[in-house]
Amino acid sequence: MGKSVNPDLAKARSQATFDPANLTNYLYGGPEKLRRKRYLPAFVFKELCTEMSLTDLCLIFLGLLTHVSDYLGLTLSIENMAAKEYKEEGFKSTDDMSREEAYEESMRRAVYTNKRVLQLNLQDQEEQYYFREIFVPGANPFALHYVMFKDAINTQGTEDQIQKWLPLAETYAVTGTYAQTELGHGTFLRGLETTAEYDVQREEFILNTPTITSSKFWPGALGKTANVAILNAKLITKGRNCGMQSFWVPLRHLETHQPLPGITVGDIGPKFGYHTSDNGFLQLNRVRIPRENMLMRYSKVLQDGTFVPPENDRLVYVPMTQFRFVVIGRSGWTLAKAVTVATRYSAVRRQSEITPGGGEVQILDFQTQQHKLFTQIASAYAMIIAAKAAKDLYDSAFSKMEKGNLEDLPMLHALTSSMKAFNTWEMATGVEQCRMACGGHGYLLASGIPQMYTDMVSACTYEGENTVMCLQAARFLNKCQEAANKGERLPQLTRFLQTSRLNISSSLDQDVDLNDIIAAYEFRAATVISEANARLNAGLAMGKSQSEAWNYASQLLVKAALAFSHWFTVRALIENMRGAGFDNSTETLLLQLAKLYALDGMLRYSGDFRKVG
Ligand SMILES: CC/C=C\C/C=C\C/C=C\C/C=C\C/C=C\CCCC(=O)SCCNC(=O)CCNC(=O)[C@H](O)C(C)(C)COP(=O)(O)OP(=O)(O)OC[C@H]1O[C@@H](n2cnc3c(N)ncnc32)[C@H](O)[C@@H]1OP(=O)(O)O
Ligand SMILES: Cc1cc2nc3c(=O)[nH]c(=O)nc-3n(C[C@H](O)[C@H](O)[C@H](O)COP(=O)(O)OP(=O)(O)OC[C@H]3O[C@@H](n4cnc5c(N)ncnc54)[C@H](O)[C@@H]3O)c2cc1C
Repeated sequence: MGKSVNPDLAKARSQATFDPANLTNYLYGGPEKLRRKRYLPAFVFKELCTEMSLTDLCLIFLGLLTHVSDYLGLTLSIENMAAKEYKEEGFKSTDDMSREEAYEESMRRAVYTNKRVLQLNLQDQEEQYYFREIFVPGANPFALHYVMFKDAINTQGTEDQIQKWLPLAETYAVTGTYAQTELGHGTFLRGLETTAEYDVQREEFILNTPTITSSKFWPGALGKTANVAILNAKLITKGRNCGMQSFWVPLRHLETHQPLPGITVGDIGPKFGYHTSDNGFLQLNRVRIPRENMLMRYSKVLQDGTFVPPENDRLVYVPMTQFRFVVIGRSGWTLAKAVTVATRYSAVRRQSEITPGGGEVQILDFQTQQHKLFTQIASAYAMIIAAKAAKDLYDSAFSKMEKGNLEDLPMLHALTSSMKAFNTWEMATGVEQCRMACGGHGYLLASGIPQMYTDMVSACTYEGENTVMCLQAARFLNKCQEAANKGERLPQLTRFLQTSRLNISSSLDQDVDLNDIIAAYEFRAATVISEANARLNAGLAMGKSQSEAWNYASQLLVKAALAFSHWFTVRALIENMRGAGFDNSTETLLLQLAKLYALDGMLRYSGDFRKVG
């Protein structure tokens, strides 16, 4: 292969004041996890690339070991290599394909990786993700199967149901989706119209989409791929509406893949991105399923039709919370990829002169280009590290929930809702900035950045539209503010509402103190949350109802949720960089990156920070 590294790139790398391996190990969870992450693609490409020489493979392996930042670039070149040598018809870029062809190519690759994951017995979720991501870089037709379909079985199913259904999912005996959203409702779940009426004579549920607006609309894999759905519908038993429940609903014949009786399914058509995901529609015309097909971990329907409610009716929402957490983590990595491509490009692209007659410079030498990219490098690190910090809270809340202790559920819902909105909005803005930083070549699909944007920006909408998610978090924050106003004890995560003071010691002519940065973000969040609460109370004082006052204050409530997430991110970044045990040169650099991230945020939200002094 003998791929020589561009001299400008080599020069830029040689100027590093730290050893990238330290960072790479930290980001991927240590040397062993990193080794595994790098080994998997190289292993499979060797297998795929019939004529790739052992030397080529070693170079790939060494290349992967040298620079994680180069990882993506090398991967793309490996994929091209695999494209040439791929055993069957060969990898083809989907950029020039029709939507149908692109779906089929992605499906071919996804089926290949599904088989290999089973044959290699890859149990680790992260390793499975790495493996798939290389071969199906865009939207994977099995995405819902891998994540929400299996998560819903695991979190909403009884032990018996898990024993029965999960092996079918793990071995791809069935291919699933998560069908909740309808043509008429995506956000307002209490407005869902699909019904599941219990027939006590036959101990069956009759599923029905009675109106056009009740048609399930958007679920991934519904268009062609899935033959089973975890479907959310309004349970009606003994004439009573018992709210949204989840059901295992066969959609297509397991042999012929034809829709089953009473089922009408199809693809919803072209989208802004996610072209290789077959988002679809589903209509149910009085389709019968056995009583045992209702996921009954938390709520039940007895044989005589008696509804046994869950201890907490929000538990049915858990699969969404789980996937929001996945989105929080993936947002940082998506931005990391885009800024890796843009930074490497900026090292090799020479354009214009800084000194007249001095010759064209690497565009990375322009201060404006550095500002565009370094702030996004900092943002990617911040989001990845904040997601790691949120995981500790997430894991402890879930382990308590599994023992029946739901006290942390409101905090978890607020954290995952606000961070999902904050991270995906920051990711969307950042990826677009990276694209534009590459000039015309950033607008080429071959750069990889446009698809990252058009695919991933959908994360601002799915799994809870971002504004709605901020308002959900604001419910929790406002309750905490009301408790703080009464001097009551607050959850650990929001105690700063009672303690935050602005006693900044830094002066403008000295290097800013990191503790002051955390204090400034904490005080800004406390101030914005308090202002939102005051606006809500002002609305009530004007005689508005609670819901009207909520709407009246909603713009500030959204800001409160974002300020809270920004504080959580800055605090996590600084505290984890200080405590990660890096050598001095790496820690110095990372703390510089943390300051850049925090100070750039203060400039972008300077109104908030100036207002709080
Ligand atoms: C950047 C890229 C990232 C990721 C992709 C890359 C890699 C991942 C790999 C593969 C996957 C890839 C692709 C998959 C693609 C797409 C999948 C998308 C799937 C979906 O979109 S599924 C459908 C999602 N839909 C929603 O999220 C609906 C949002 N709406 C709601 O949740 C609710 O309607 C509501 C919360 C907005 C309103 O609820 P409500 O009507 O009951 O009313 P209230 O607001 O009064 O709430 C009542 C009460 O309940 C509490 N509550 C609400 N939700 C929860 C929850 N989830 N957990 C806990 N508690 C909850 C709420 O706080 C209220 O309580 P309170 O005490 O009164 O405040
Ligand atoms: C790529 C993609 C994949 C998807 N995959 C799936 C899937 O696999 N399964 C599935 O079930 N669904 C899926 N969805 C659907 C997705 O979950 C919904 O689109 C999402 O929940 C938003 O709901 P909506 O589309 O009805 O938007 P709406 O809620 O109608 O939003 C429209 C506007 O109304 C505003 N709004 C709505 N409610 C409020 C409120 N209470 N307060 C203030 N403003 C409000 C929103 O902020 C937004 O600006 C997918 C969507 C996309 C784009």
